Amino acid sequence: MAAASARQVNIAIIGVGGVGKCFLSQLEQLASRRPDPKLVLTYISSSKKALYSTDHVAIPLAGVTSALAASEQPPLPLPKLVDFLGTSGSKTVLVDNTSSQDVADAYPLFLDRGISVVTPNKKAFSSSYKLWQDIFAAAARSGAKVYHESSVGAGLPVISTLKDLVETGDEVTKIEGVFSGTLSFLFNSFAPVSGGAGGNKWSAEVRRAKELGYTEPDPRDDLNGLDVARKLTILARLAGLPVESPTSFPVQSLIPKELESVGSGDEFLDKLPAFDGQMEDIKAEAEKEGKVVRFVGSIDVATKQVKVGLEKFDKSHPIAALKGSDNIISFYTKRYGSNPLIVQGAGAGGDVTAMGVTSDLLKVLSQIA
Ligand SMILES: NC(=O)C1=CN([C@@H]2O[C@H](COP(=O)(O)OP(=O)(O)OC[C@H]3O[C@@H](n4cnc5c(N)ncnc54)[C@H](OP(=O)(O)O)[C@@H]3O)[C@@H](O)[C@H]2O)C=CC1
Ligand SMILES: N[C@@H](CC=O)C(=O)O
Ligand code: NA
Repeated sequence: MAAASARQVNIAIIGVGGVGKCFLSQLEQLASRRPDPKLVLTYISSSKKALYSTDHVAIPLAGVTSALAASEQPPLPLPKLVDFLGTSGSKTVLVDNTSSQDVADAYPLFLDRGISVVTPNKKAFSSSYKLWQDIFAAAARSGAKVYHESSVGAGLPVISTLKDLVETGDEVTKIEGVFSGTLSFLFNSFAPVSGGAGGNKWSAEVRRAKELGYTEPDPRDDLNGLDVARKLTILARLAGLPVESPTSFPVQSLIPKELESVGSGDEFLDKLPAFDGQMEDIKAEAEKEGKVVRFVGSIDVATKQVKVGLEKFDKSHPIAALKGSDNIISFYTKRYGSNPLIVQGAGAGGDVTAMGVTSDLLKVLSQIA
């Protein structure tokens, strides 16, 4: 008897950086572990190169990054990519592993064509409220799915937890914590609870955070608080607050005034050591009170207040005691009362972020295949 042929789902990937490479390796394992549905890579691109064929022939996952690096095909313009993926005849999932606003702005086009989207990119869900509405309206129209767990807390179950709380009828009153893997790592190593002598230079730690793959492509997007503001915008919207944008509430920036107009991220990193004294002063002021300083955010749902910035903590506080790139996110709700539901763990890094993307892909597959 002939074996039943496996169902097929096409996968298109944009972005093959730190997260993208880890995702590719998880996808390769997934495809070999689970033959049904058959996962077929039909398009992959970085910002300058792409691999695809007009007849949607499968691109082998083994060695795909080298093949992409050697390719002479430029990426398809986004509206053409929508047409290319929309005419394959198979269900398709777009995996956006970039931090591109242009790609994010095109999600409604992909979703309207029935192409599902999974992504760690925060831009689509934290830019204008209109884009947020357009994305979910397009998904509702076509039945395509959209998942973005890694846009907050990397692979930690932050978005799924919040959705579960809301969808089961709990009332979320407050969300607070440490939402940046980069800033957690920076403060945990620059201002450890063990005291000033153990701390390293701020600018050197910023470089290390970039090398470890924790920062945004441009680390200024972490230091200016915008990355955390984007995450809070996403969570506030999911909790029912129609926050207009990540710049519509107070956000404290750690970029020295003198470096605000520096041209590139690299030039910024080169000039940052001259301003280490500013961060030393902030650390010393907290130490005088026997405290440590940490970068936190909060959403007060009742008063509709969202804020992002530095706060001082007693050394015994759970936020002061975080390690590495850990995030800690506390959900205060009617059901949980005064003891919040807490999610804690690594909040940045290629593998843990890709895990959130891969698990989102599995959720989509379970619904479309
Ligand atoms: N790193 C982390 O710990 C976490 C990251 N994220 C999010 O994951 C995403 C990826 O982060 P990360 O991998 O660290 O970033 P990288 O800078 O390492 O990689 C980004 C990739 O996107 C590509 N790219 C950028 N713009 C475009 C475009 N317009 N079209 C096609 N490709 C493009 C880049 O191409 P090229 O190589 O040609 O420049 C690169 O391959 C970001 O949205 C980030 O916010 C979320 C949670 C944690
Ligand atoms: N740059 C971000 C990456 C994850 O969202 C961070 O440091 O948290
Ligand atoms: Na997450």
